[in-house]
Amino acid sequence: MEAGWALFLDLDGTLLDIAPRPDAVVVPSGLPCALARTAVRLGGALAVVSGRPRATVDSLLAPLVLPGGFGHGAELRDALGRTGAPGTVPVPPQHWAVRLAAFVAAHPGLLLERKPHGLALHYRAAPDQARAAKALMSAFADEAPSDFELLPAHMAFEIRPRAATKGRAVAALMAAAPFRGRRPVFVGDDVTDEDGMAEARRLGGFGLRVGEDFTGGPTEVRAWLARAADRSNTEATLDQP
Ligand SMILES: O=P(O)(O)OC[C@H]1O[C@H](O[C@H]2O[C@H](CO)[C@@H](O)[C@H](O)[C@H]2O)[C@H](O)[C@@H](O)[C@@H]1O
Repeated sequence: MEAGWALFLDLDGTLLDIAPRPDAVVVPSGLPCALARTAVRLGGALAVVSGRPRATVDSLLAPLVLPGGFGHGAELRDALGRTGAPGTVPVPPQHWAVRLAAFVAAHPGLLLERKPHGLALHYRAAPDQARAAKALMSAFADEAPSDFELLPAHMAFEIRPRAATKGRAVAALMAAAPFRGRRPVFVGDDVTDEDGMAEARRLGGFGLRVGEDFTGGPTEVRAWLARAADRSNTEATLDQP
């Protein structure tokens, strides 16, 4: 990691190990501190870019409050703590959540996650329901194809506003200090992270993939961050992953 980088970090599957349920993730005790110290090394140019809502990310990383893109980029927060959105971001119709709640009630093991701008239907505990879950979620997305799209995720299907992508979050953050002028590096593991990596490349940076560049998974990403955090601020460069 070089001192002139701007670092964009995915959360689930990158900083955090995958857990059986969204509310069962474990945040290692040293992680917020390592993120904070690395952010200082990078002059504040470190952001979290997650599919999770902003409030959930803040609660997981407390007391740390980082700039970032949340809800796959539907919610933004800059380095001054100002929150906003990438233009007008639609909210899923209420009747989708009602019908999904009924579907989940009838199919034990499925889990519905409601977010400010999206819905996630998790089938990790009921993998035999994957096909039915996909059919229902894609039917909803097809009701409003110009506003929403279906997103395959880790043992889940999500409905995401088309206006929200991790690439747009990277672009918005890179337009202002302390990110502007730096080389963006996006670290992620999932299909949604590809937008963020593509934008990083477009802006002269690159992407790093968990599973390829970090074969040891989130444990290796955290170790890499911890090494970055521990380096003296006078050192010009840090380890490559
Ligand atoms: O963009 P990310 O930070 O990687 O978030 C992607 C989604 O992560 C969460 O779901 C995934 O992680 C859960 C906890 O490990 C796991 O139980 C689930 O099966 C995964 O799909 C989160 O719940 C979603 O809202 C995020 O969009």
